[in-house]
Amino acid sequence: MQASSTTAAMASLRALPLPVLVPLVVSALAFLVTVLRLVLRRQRPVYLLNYSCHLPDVDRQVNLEVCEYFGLKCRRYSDDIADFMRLIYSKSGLGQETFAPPFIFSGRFDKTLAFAVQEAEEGLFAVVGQLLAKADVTPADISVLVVACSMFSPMPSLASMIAHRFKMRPDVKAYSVAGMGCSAGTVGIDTAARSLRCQRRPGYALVVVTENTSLNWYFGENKHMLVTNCIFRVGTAAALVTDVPARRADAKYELVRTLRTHHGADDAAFHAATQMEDERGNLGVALTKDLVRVAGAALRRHITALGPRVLPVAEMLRYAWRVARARAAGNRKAAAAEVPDFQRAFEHMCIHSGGKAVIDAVARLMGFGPAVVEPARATLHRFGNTSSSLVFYELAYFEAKRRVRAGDRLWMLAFGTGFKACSNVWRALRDCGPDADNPWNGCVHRYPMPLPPPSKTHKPAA
Ligand SMILES: CC(C)(COP(=O)(O)OP(=O)(O)OC[C@H]1O[C@@H](n2cnc3c(N)ncnc32)[C@H](O)[C@@H]1OP(=O)(O)O)[C@@H](O)C(=O)NCCC(=O)NCCSC(=O)CC(=O)O
Repeated sequence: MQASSTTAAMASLRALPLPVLVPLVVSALAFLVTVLRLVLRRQRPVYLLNYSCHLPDVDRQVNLEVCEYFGLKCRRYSDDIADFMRLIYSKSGLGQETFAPPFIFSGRFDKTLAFAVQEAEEGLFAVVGQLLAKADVTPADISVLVVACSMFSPMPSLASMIAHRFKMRPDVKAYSVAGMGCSAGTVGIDTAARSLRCQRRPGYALVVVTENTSLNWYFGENKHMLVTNCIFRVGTAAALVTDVPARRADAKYELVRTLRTHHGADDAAFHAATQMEDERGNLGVALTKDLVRVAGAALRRHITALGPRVLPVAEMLRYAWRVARARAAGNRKAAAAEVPDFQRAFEHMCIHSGGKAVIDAVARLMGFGPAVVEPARATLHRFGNTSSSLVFYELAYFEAKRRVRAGDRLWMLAFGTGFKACSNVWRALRDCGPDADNPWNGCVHRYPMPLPPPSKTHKPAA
């Protein structure tokens, strides 16, 4: 019966005139090839199984008094310089409970490799141990290891230190990334997801991000380099991402997309934050006053690429209408200043909290109110600028406040020296409250804090 109907169909096809038959067959083949390509190209979803943030011991806490004591005892700073650092500290938006590296408390006032290694080991080993235990993953499960630290790149690498400590398997693909600045956490997630997708079998990738200020602690008089001493603090985070389909049920978030934009072709962007020696040979990291403007320009170009991929069509249309209206009124400046409302794309935003003026600039440019930047300000206050791990401390803030609901969309946005902007977009797979190791446990009730006064140095453009 079936054979006869197939024969009949073939016969009626053959009966078709050639000008009809050829396009029909070509269209059918094209359709089949397209479907096949889509099926073959379909990427396995990547999940954030879980993550941990380091909470150093309370004896590593630093407040203005500890800073003043250190500054006095080390006898390397003049009174004027001490006053400048006091001023920056008071305006920075940092609280009195951030964490400093071990050498600050050693009484030796020398930055040595041994102290830098101690600082790295304390953070890295603590978070990786915590995370593996709570995610029920063994070191033998991990096929990709990405470790990022901007200012410290020892040999053997930080990735090797982790592989050695946790006895990782010999075929683990390990990457140690340095010099990438504060965007290395979001870059690390992007790298891990791409590496997993290149593997034939689903697996686990461990991303560990930290900063290490020990060897870059600055003992000179260059103000740009002194600002770094005042705002950078100790912090480390580890995240487990996986494309194992069976772990979807345990995972907290699904990675929806990543986007990286590099603005290093521009001179000002490239020089905005640099590791350097001053004229007396003192090593440190200089943060120019231009950095905040550079971050704003980078953000504008970044969201131009991100917007069409994440915003609902209605918001894109509303944005196009506002721009067209401003242009029609002859107001090109207003048209250029228009930005789509990203609150229509995301329920939660982990915005890079690299400094009070950086948060202010992002809020201004994006039209975000105090509630949107509250987690960024709280993270800066409680932990300081911990560099690449900041966005995970912010994620932990949302969970500590029990704000994450299944289906919520979350945006991690980070800037990094170079100059780069990087986004990770996540979707919550379940309601997420605080884990037992959430770094905000015990202090989250004190936030949000009253708003700090706006920056005078970085005034909004007239
Ligand atoms: C430093 C601040 C806390 C200061 O606060 P305010 O701006 O409110 O204070 P203010 O305007 O009164 O300025 C106080 C004094 O500091 C000076 N001042 C401000 N910024 C300076 C800088 N970058 N270098 C040298 N001096 C600076 C001002 O001239 C002024 O000095 P005087 O009184 O003598 O005129 C803020 O400007 C800020 O958050 N800046 C951004 C910090 C930053 O660059 N973060 C990104 C880190 S890098 C990063 O996150 C990415 C990465 O690493 O990859």
